[in-house]
Amino acid sequence: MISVNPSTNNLEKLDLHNLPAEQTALDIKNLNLYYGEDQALHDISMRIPNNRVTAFIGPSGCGKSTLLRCINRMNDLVEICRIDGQIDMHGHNIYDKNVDVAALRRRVGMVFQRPNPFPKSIYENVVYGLRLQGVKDKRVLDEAVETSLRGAALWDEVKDRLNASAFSLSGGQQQRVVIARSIAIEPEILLLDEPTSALDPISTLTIEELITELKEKYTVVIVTHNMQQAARVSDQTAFLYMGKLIEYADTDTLFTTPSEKQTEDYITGRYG
Ligand SMILES: Nc1ncnc2c1ncn2[C@@H]1O[C@H](COP(=O)(O)OP(=O)(O)OP(=O)(O)O)[C@@H](O)[C@H]1O
Repeated sequence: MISVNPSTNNLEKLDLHNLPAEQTALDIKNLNLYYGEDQALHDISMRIPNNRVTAFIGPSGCGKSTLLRCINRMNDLVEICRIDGQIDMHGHNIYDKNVDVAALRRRVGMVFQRPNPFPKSIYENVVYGLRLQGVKDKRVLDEAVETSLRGAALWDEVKDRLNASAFSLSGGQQQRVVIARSIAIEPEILLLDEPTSALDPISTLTIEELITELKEKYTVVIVTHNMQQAARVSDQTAFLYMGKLIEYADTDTLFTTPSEKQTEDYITGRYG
């Protein structure tokens, strides 16, 4: 039996299929994606609410990471990738020709499976994006370091060694440095692609608690192959299978009374 995140029980249940515009962070409309001749996503439509955690689950190769990478246009970097359909972020299609992709990626931060701090100090990792934006004022940078490290639940562990290399930290701490680096530039959306799969159980728990806190300020979308994790951290869950969105519901409903047979088979371990 999968137990569901108790923090979601206090949240108002949303009607995901009729989510009003003011509660919608992302409106994915009839999205199809092809890698060369192979279609990896089929006609995906869903609305992702503001300030909640949305999980994408499904068996390996079902398209979870591909869908996540559409949200900050990371798939633009894949030459053979072609997309039709659209994703509206607060009413504007991120695939419009005139969208500044670098600006989009500042609004949509991403954290990957393996912690990838830069070979720099903890401090310099966190201020990296701000320095790129031209921020030089030491007071502003110092403040951003403290706020971001606090936001990533790491401040108390590293405040006395901000000049140490980020590589001197444990894997779980490195992942939180990466999260601090992402939130330092104040994105609206955070994409997490299996953020704990390279971590030990204690670090995983710390990151999971952090994810629950992050939604107060950010819209969080997480890919996980771990159903228990989706149940623990997310407010709504999308189940994908072979590139199709099979079911999208609040996490409680999806894991206790799924409406699709394929979802039920997956969550009861019959395949995947
Ligand atoms: N860069 C790429 N070029 C070609 N095909 C790709 C590329 N990335 C993914 N694919 C294909 O797209 C499909 C979906 O892959 P994706 O990585 O999105 O799945 P996933 O559900 O995230 O899998 P996993 O849980 O194993 O990470 C797979 O068939 C995969 O082989």
